[in-house]
Amino acid sequence: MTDNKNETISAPEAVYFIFGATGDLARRKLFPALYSLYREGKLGERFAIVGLARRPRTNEQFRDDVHESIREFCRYKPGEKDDWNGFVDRFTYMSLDTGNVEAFKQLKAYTEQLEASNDIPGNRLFYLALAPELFGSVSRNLRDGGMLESEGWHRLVIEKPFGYDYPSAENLNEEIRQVFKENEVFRIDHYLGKEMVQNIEVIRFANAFFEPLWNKNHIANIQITLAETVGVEDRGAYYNKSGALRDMVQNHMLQMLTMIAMEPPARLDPESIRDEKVKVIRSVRRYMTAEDVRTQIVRGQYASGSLKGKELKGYREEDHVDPASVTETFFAARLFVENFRWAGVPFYVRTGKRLPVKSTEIVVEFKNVPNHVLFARKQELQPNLLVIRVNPMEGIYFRINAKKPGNDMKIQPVAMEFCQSCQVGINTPEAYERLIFDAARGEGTYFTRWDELAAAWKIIDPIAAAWKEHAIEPALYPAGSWGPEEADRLLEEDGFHWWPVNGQDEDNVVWVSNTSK
Ligand SMILES: NC(=O)C1=CN([C@@H]2O[C@H](COP(=O)(O)OP(=O)(O)OC[C@H]3O[C@@H](n4cnc5c(N)ncnc54)[C@H](OP(=O)(O)O)[C@@H]3O)[C@@H](O)[C@H]2O)C=CC1
Ligand SMILES: O=C1O[C@H](COP(=O)(O)O)[C@@H](O)[C@H](O)[C@H]1O
Repeated sequence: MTDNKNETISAPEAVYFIFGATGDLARRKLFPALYSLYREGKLGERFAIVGLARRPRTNEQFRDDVHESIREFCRYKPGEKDDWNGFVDRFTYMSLDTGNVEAFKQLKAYTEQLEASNDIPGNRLFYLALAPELFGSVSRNLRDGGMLESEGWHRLVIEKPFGYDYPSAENLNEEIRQVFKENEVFRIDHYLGKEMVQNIEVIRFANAFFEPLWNKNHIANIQITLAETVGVEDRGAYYNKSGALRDMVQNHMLQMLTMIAMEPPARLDPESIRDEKVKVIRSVRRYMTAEDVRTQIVRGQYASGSLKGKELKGYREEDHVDPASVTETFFAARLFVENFRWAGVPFYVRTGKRLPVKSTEIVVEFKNVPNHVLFARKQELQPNLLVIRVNPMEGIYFRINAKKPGNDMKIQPVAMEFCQSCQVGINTPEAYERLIFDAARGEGTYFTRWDELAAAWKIIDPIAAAWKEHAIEPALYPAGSWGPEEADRLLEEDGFHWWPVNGQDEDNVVWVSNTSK
């Protein structure tokens, strides 16, 4: 690793252990991320990757799987440069059942040999792409099998979901913490690895014209939309237990909210940033009564419908889903961050599957100029907006009011855009690349600390309990629509509306962009 400005910073020499190496996450995200890091020189000269799962695989078969995954899902393609073998030869596979401590002892012997022959100094990163029920036993067996006895660091990267509710998350955390220290645990929320989510700090704290306005005096409301066109695909069995509340709100939505709402940290180090984030999550108003949950939250589930001319089934007809399921595939809420900065400012959040577009956007709607005294009699003024486009298009735009050229004092909204995707390509680099690289460097800023997670569950649990106890069932919405009408009413009650996402407002706005539109 070097921090010389002109050279690529690479991760320290290490062995990466991918538990769940035959699974979907490894195939779609982890192998491609490792290859991109390799292509950019970020894995350094000396590293090895060990794939682990129960099913038998030879090294050759495993390398073929890795090749296939990278060919299909990676932004770099194998063979574009003559470095493929230099990468794939680092991969080996060992069949291992996570419940079998003897297998971990064999893994230890194998690892020591691997480290000696590759001159790797005992740094070990364990990535658990496994069902969460296995996290505790893997941690114990890593310790009991001697895998933590090497010189060098040991880091555990774990996937979501981290628990099903606060008590189960706490149990899981206890199990892990019997083996690993908090600063050795890297809990993934892949939204924190997204370029534009990380950019929120810069937009907020490096711009003189936002910092003074970023509060209740100038901001009317904030809207966070995470819309997906996909349904539950082949994940019905998992999703039916989880629903949008646990799958998306407990983690990605609340994490984006904290990045928008947090106070400036004293320093840009992981603990200072996460200290500020946890204060925000603890300040989010908790909805404890059925009345609160009915009036502030919308629960929806997609029924059959159509999108771009394609007929789509309803959620209850999907594979592995109970035909009488009341699991929500859509969630919208009016949230409040109860502190001095944000008192009274609604944060509207919505997420759903089978919505009309794939788009994650954060809209900051500013308060209007006083009473529109100069212009209001003649025409309606539109509020100023700052829009942060997170996914799949990345960028920022402002909507401001400007004079329409001509003799009349006509006003038109103008969108001034920085389209990052247009410059560097869509979603580049992938969230998993950043996160694996950060974990390997021991950089924990964009991972969730236990106290953040605990506080998030304390927001989620009362909502789930109220739904269950008071039989609050999801409102059905046609697949391909924007969710139940109640989600629009949440904003209308306050005199607002959802701003169109994904550039769907283009016809009403004059665009000034860094690309030709
Ligand atoms: N897929 C995705 O896009 C996302 C996944 N996640 C999370 O990542 C984790 C993995 O998900 P995903 O890859 O989809 O799951 P899969 O079911 O596709 O893969 C599970 C993996 O675990 C292995 N495995 C299961 N039991 C054992 C065991 N006892 N010992 C050793 N290996 C075992 C399986 O291999 P084998 O059967 O050969 O043992 C397989 O490689 C989950 O926590 C999930 O919630 C999070 C976000 C997105
Ligand atoms: O964690 C998850 O995220 C994806 C959406 O992620 P994105 O980066 O494609 O926006 C979601 O589809 C999935 O249900 C959830 O588990």
